[in-house]
Amino acid sequence: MNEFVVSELKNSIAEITFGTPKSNALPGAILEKLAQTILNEGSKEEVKAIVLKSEGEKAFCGGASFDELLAIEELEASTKFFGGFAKVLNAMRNCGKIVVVRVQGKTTGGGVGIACGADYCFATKSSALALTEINLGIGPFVIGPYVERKIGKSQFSAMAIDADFRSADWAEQHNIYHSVSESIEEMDTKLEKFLETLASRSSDALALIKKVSWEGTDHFNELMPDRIHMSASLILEESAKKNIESIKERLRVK
Ligand SMILES: CC(C)(COP(=O)([O-])OP(=O)(O)OC[C@H]1O[C@@H](n2cnc3c(N)ncnc32)[C@H](O)[C@@H]1OP(=O)(O)O)[C@@H](O)C(=O)NCCC(=O)NCCSC(=O)/C=C/C[N+](C)(C)C
Repeated sequence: MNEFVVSELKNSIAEITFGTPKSNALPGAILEKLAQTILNEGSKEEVKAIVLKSEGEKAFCGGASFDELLAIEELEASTKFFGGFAKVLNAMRNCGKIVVVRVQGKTTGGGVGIACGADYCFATKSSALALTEINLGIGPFVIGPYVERKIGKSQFSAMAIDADFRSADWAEQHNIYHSVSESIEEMDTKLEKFLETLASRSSDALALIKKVSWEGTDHFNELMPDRIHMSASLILEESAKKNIESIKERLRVK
């Protein structure tokens, strides 16, 4: 599978799908394209809502691409890369349309950020999630405000410190997921019905719901440069590269 972002308009809903061969982990080019596609679709009058999904039946998103992180050698490149996550979340927040996220499997790091950037999130029972950044020697700084908005500061810091997986049921109890299904088929049936209803709603009412839901988040813009710098500088440490190589090896032999 090549890396891709595609979008398709179905019954007034823009369906955006991204995919990469390694657990839908995200390289910089895909982050840029994803952010731009969300903004483009959000600006179209005929689009009532956006549904964001990833390819395949396994992981929803493995977060930042290890290969891209390993290739980064200087601050300018790492700042651009981590800034890509900020752009995607910012696009979800500011695109003017309700963003529904479909999580079919495990999600980590930046992928948790995408689930938390949703206005409404569908998931399956197998969609456990973890903030694994500390395993690499970085932290969930850029996605932090979005995760905190859903689960609160205490749960956010616990997830960031222990890097352990939480279950889909836990994520539902903590306001990240709004619907958890036993299987992908069941989730898709529920999602289809939900989108059909959404498409029949007033565009003006949906736009206002979006607006009030994100009230009080304007300061995220001011937080981002510092947050991006935290990860961007930590990833340049030699220990971060060693950590990534050992995680890759652990995943290869598991
Ligand atoms: C839970 C994961 C993602 C998926 O588990 P699985 O059981 O479905 O698949 P498996 O572990 O067998 O992995 C399949 C292959 O995918 C490769 N992989 C996984 N994640 C990545 C990645 N991030 N980059 C590149 N490749 C990845 C894995 O090595 C396997 O390849 P091979 O078949 O061995 O060749 C599970 O894979 C997992 O836990 N992965 C680690 C996830 C992780 O730690 N991600 C980085 C988080 S840091 C981050 O996202 C930072 C974001 C920046 N910011 C904070 C600014 C948002």
